[in-house]
Amino acid sequence: MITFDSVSKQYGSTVAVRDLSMDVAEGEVAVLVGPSGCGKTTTLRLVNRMVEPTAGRILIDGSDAMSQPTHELRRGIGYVIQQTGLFQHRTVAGNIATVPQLLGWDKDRIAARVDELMDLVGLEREMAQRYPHQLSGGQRQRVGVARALAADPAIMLMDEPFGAVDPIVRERLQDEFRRLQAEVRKTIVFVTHDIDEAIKMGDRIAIFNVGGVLEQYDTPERLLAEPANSFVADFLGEERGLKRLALRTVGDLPPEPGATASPGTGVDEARHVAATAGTDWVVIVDDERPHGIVRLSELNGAGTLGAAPTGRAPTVSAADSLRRALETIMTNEAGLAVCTDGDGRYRGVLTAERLRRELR
Ligand SMILES: Nc1ncnc2c1ncn2[C@@H]1O[C@H](COP(=O)(O)OP(=O)(O)OP(=O)(O)O)[C@@H](O)[C@H]1O
Repeated sequence: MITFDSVSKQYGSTVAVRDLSMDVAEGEVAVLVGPSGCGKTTTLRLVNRMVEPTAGRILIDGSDAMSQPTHELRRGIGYVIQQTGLFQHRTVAGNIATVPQLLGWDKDRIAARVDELMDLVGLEREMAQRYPHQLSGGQRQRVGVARALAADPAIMLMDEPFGAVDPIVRERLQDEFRRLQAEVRKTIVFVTHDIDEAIKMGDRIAIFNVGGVLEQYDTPERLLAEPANSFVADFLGEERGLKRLALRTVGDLPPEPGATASPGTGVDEARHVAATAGTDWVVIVDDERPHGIVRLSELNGAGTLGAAPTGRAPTVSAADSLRRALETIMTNEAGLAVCTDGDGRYRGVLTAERLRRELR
């Protein structure tokens, strides 16, 4: 969809982008990340020709961006910057309607589109007549995204779009953006200097170094598993293993069967089941759902499991991250996480050893 073909940009003796070749696939989010001055914003602006290359070509859907008139090119490209980008003298509705008005849409079509977009980005309709200064930082950011989406461009360029809001609002906007992107599937180039944001938002991440050098362009999973060099490894920061676990869900990993028994099972029989599975812990499963967990060596005498004092099963469900599973494993006595599917049915157990094998 977007191809950088040996692109360089020089300002006098400063090389902002150095011989860059990379592809951004249709419907994917490519995040550009790296230290200050490494050429992220310049790279982004090369796409809509706010900056023109010194050498090389940028192809959009196979055709050279330089061969199109800029106004035509930009019609197909939404652009979102930090909240300062809104027109202060225009209402929320007016801001969102900017591009449709330029394109000469009729009033009804514009009004319908504004309503649709406000719903899409999670803005109350009653905010339509407010001005930017009457909104919170997070709300302003949503208006910026809605404005960029207004004419349904195939490409979105986002330059630190969540940079100016506090960490809690930022996290919410990131979550909303992911939900939105799953729906609209735009081809997005996204600039940030925050590696955690990059890992969370990107289908692919381009890590740049000063001097406009692209060090590695890969999926978050592969970057974390196989950083190309020490610069990339340092930039990814501590706890690469934990970050990898955060990217994957419990549902991605087939659990081990674990030792299970029903509440009516006798303690002796449960001991046998546990011994066969090489554990001292049995998950009590009733009607396919985990009801508790019990340590057999602590049970005196016979009887059934249903009559024994049991603890709550340390459960994680399919949508939880593997990092959450690890947290669960590390903070309960049994040293395991009981996995359920989306409907709460028992699927098996995960252990620290299983996660360790997975990371290797
Ligand atoms: N218009 C310009 N004229 C001269 N030099 C420029 C211009 N724009 C950018 N540069 C230089 O090009 C380099 C890359 O700048 P760019 O803004 O792309 O970096 P960045 O990675 O986005 O930085 P930051 O994270 O600080 O925003 C920097 O050294 C910058 O000073």
